[in-house]
Amino acid sequence: MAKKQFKAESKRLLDLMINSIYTHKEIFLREIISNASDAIDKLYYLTLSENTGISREDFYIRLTADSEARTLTITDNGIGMSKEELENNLGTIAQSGSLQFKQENADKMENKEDIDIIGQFGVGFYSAFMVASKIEVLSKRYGQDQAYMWESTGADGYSVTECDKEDVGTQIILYIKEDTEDEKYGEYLHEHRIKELIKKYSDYIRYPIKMNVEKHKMKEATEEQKADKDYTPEYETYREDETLNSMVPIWKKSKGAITAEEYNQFYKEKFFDFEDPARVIHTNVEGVSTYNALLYVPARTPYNYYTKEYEKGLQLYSSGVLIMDKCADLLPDYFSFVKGLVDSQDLSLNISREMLQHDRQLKAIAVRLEKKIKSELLDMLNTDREKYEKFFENFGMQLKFGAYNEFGMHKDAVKELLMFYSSSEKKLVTFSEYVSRMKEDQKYIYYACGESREQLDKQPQTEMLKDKGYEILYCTDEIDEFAIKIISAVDEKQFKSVSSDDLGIEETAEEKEAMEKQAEENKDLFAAMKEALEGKVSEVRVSQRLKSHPVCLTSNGEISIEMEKVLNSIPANNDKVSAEKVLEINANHKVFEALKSAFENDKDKVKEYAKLLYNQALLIEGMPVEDPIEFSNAICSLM
Ligand SMILES: Nc1ncnc2c1ncn2[C@@H]1O[C@H](COP(=O)(O)OP(=O)(O)OP(=O)(O)O)[C@@H](O)[C@H]1O
Repeated sequence: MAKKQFKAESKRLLDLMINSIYTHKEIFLREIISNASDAIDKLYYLTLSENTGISREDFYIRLTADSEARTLTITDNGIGMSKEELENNLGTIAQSGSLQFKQENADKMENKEDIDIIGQFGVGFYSAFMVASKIEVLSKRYGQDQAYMWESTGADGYSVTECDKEDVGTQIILYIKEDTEDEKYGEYLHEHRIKELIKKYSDYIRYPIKMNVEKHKMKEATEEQKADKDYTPEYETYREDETLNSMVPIWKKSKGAITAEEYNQFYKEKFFDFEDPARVIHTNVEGVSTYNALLYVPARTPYNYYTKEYEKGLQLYSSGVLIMDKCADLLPDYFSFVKGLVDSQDLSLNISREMLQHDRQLKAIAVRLEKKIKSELLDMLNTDREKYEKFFENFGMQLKFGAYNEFGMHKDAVKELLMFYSSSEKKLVTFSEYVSRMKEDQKYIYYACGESREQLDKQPQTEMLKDKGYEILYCTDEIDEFAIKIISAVDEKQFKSVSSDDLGIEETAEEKEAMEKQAEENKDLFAAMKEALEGKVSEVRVSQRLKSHPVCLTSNGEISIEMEKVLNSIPANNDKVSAEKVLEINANHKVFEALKSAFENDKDKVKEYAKLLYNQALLIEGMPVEDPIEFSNAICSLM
């Protein structure tokens, strides 16, 4: 059976092409400029093999806006189009002369770094109909004498006629649509808007994009005016050619050819920071996925960093043309502070160039970038401690959230990067540093949670551990304990809160016996105290961890006192949680003697003492006492 070809309703198709593919009308300029760059690349390619008498410096793209005639003209001195090419390329939807060129010359174009053909789908040109009611394309093909004009108002079709054009190349005249209520098409005739679009999308097109723009300068003063002290300088307007694009993508240069100053300058201009970055990461990767990436770690926290407004992501370029301004998929959340860009020719763009077709390549790039960022941060940690600590002050919280989020899925990726303040070193330390210093008999990595380092320094629960020479990590951010709990162990050493029931301290047989004896002897006293506290604590017991302080609160079970504070402070959380609190008494303290004698002589006193001690312990924990008036009266009556 003979196969039949699909037919296409070309008018409908063109309409779809123009009105359904793109989300932003402004990209039409990116498409027309990219075509001009491709056309120049093609002629440049020819000059490499035959003597055309043209050198690379001769090439340019020129923009001219005429507000009165409402035309925007884009001229290039590239290869141009013959009559047949105008018909084939601009008369056939999805016919890409550029793709064909690339395929035909694929072998010879390898290693030609200064040629980078952008077009591939054969549709970009028609995007100009989003903003133009009529388009004229005047073109003279290199090596031909006759020029032709292609003309169309869109869906109605097109015509190709002979025309006069002196120079080789193409001139595209867009007749910009009249403004409507919703769309101010006239903006595409304004110099500043055109400049903005070139900077945004086409800044790295490697040929100059020129425009004759209006400028102002101070008029030179006459001798007479100079002598006049009331003279105010006058300004005059003049016009001058300006190259609107930067042309050279700094990230495509070899690393050795870029100075630190250039890297920093680029960062500040591109990512609107006034401080130099803390770290520059420039990487050119070839292989399964080929890409260049230029990444920066800011030296300070952006003002909106820890808010919902902050948007993570890297700029994504394909052949130097901007595809996405903030590609979020390129960065994991815990590295969301990284700014920068990725440029790759290997991306499968979708037809609008606003998105990617497959995220497989993107994922592969993201995985490699993550590894790279981590190794650079570790390098900073190992070679420039001071800088790393500053970095950690800025973004450490994000890394800690990274360890905790998604049920700890990424904890292994970030745990080496985390730092906590150490009770003994009096500075930020890493987990591995802690582990390397652990005492021989030390079972756990100890941590203490509280409001501030100063408060934790004095925390009663830490006394015994410090006495034994154990180091304690201070957790002062709300996220800290959650992150530590989810990491659970480092080098097989588990974490232990200084307030948890079993501290894992080896006791001698005598110590053990003495503790058990005391517990047994004072069983009734503790039961009476527990009763007096009416369910506020699950247990009253002799403390193993106190030395000079009379009491402290600790907890049994998964929820610590610090976690109770954090969870209950979340505004939307209606299910209040409660830690299983334990009141610990220092059996070697005078207060304990007082308790014992009260228990023998005056049972009501025990009730009062129990409440007093419980409230004291609450205050030490940084928690409010439940009834401040009762508490203060109790102290007064005691005095
Ligand atoms: N300024 C120009 N000079 C020479 N040829 C051009 C010019 N503009 C367009 N063309 C030709 O017209 C073809 C179609 O252009 P169009 O922008 O529709 O698609 P493309 O650039 O090939 O692909 P894409 O849709 O990916 O941009 C191009 O491939 C090229 O051959």
